Amino acid sequence: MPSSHQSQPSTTDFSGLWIPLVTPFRDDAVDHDALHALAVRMRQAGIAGFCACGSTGEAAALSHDEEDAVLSTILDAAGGLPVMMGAADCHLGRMLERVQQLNSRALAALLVPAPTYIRPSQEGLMHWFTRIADASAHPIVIYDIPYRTGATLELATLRALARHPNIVAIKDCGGDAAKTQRLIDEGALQVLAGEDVQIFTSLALGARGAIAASAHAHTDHFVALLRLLSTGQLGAARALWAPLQQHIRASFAEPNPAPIKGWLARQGWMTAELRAPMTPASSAVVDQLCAIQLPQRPRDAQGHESD
Ligand SMILES: O=C(O)C1=N[C@H](C(=O)O)C[C@H](O)C1
Repeated sequence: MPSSHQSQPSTTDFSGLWIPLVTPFRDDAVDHDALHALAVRMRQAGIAGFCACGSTGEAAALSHDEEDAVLSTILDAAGGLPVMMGAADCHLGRMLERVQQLNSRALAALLVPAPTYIRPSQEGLMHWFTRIADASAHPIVIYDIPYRTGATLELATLRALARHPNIVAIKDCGGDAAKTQRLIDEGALQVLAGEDVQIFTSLALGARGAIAASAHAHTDHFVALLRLLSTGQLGAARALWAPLQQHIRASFAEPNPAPIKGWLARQGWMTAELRAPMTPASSAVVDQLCAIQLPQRPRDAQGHESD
């Protein structure tokens, strides 16, 4: 592995905006040039870090060899920013093998969902995440996304998992506002908003950051929004949030990441290709995304603006 891959900071602070990078394709192969250029562009917008091979990265449609190559490209382009890596399976033995393979990579964390389809008990979920956290050289961010996995992590289970020294954060797509609030208040896990529409409320409640697919577009606005919210500048944050909400709604009007890939393609940064069974977004939705006007640039992207 090139030595540049070893220079990733080991961070346990997941504050700020993380981009779950799309995986660009050209003629059904990963387009590494487009991926590299995209990551550099995102980095320059002031994001906190990258997530490789998440749902938005179409990891379910990649082989492990392709995932490893995608990760290498992102690490090369990251310029020292932290990178977390998605790792998912529904077979514990295979999952532990994958964790072992990833132990030698320079990662900030592994992003790990519950096993899909199986719908285990809370005890089964405890076992799943504990075995993975025991085996991982990297901190674990729990990817709580019941509408994709079919498994709901209850608050008591998350509290118990948070006692594991290697389980440090949660990407919260749980859709349960009371659970989100309790997790933030209790502070045992760093909470990252994982649903783009919930960024404002989660951050205003005290979440540390967000992993947001729609932030491939208007990235500097999202960065500014998070800074304003984390410094309590609610008035200025509201003004930024209004147009971003329209953008978020359009980004998820059809299955993610098709609309955002359509937007990226219209910028000339990649093709809009997805791997089956995903299909390209309709031109109506991409037109809608492209038509959304945001102010030129946040007046103070550092979030120093006052209410
Ligand atoms: O890949 C991700 O990480 C994200 N996935 C969500 C999804 O399941 O579609 C959306 C979120 O913006 C980030």
